[in-house]
Amino acid sequence: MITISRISKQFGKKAILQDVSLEIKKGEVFGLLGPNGAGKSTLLSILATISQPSTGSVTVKQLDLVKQKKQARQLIGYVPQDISLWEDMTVKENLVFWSKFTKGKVSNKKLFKICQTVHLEEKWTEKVSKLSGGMKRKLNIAVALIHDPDVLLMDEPTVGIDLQSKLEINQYIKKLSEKGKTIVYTTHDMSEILFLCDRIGVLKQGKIHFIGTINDAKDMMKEQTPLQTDEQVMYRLLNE
Ligand SMILES: Nc1ncnc2c1ncn2[C@@H]1O[C@H](COP(=O)(O)OP(=O)(O)OP(=O)(O)O)[C@@H](O)[C@H]1O
Repeated sequence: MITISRISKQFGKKAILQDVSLEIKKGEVFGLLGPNGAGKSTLLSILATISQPSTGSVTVKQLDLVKQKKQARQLIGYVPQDISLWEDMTVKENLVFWSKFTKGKVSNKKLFKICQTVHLEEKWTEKVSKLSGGMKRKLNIAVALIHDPDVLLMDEPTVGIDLQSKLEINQYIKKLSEKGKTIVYTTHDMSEILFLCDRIGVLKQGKIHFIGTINDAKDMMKEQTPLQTDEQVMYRLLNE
């Protein structure tokens, strides 16, 4: 579904991503992990066509994200790390506003349905400024779903929200992947990684250090330390 081929990204003289290659399959939740500043958001912004790689290429369903950006954008939904909503507008007005950027008209009925999927229907006519942090996060996700994208890029979508909202969002993301959506997810939350991710990629200083399942990582480490918990394996992957 997503093929990242030997991309690098420079900001001035600084190399942020170096020779990153990755295949992400249809319907999987792929966890993009790594310490602060590793380059996760930079990679997601390239996948979201907001920024371009300095070298290398990325395709989504064989569409090149630079040369066929317009078509590719129809396939991609992006949940940015920072909430991008209009505080003075209601939930409905925000959804209507963002729906104007999609191809074709989206009916209010469909927008209300999207609102229901993230359990915000009771807030339909409420101003965003009156919503809690978790509700804003949910609406941020709903905006990315308006055009029913095949690929969902989520940059720490549950950061700073209460446990119940986090669990709800996690369950919802699982459902989306079961329906065949491909999800690239960044988080620093261990429980989310273990619950959600089919495979993970660990980025460190712009380079890929590991790609695989937790069990792959366990197998890799078992010579040195057998019988490790998933948490111990994750800890070692991220810290060594
Ligand atoms: N527009 C920019 N100009 C210059 N440097 C940038 C720019 N955007 C990001 N960087 C740098 O790129 C590096 C990677 O940043 P990025 O936000 O991709 O990391 P991250 O892995 O998402 O971190 P976090 O976990 O903190 O969100 C950082 O050193 C950051 O300062």
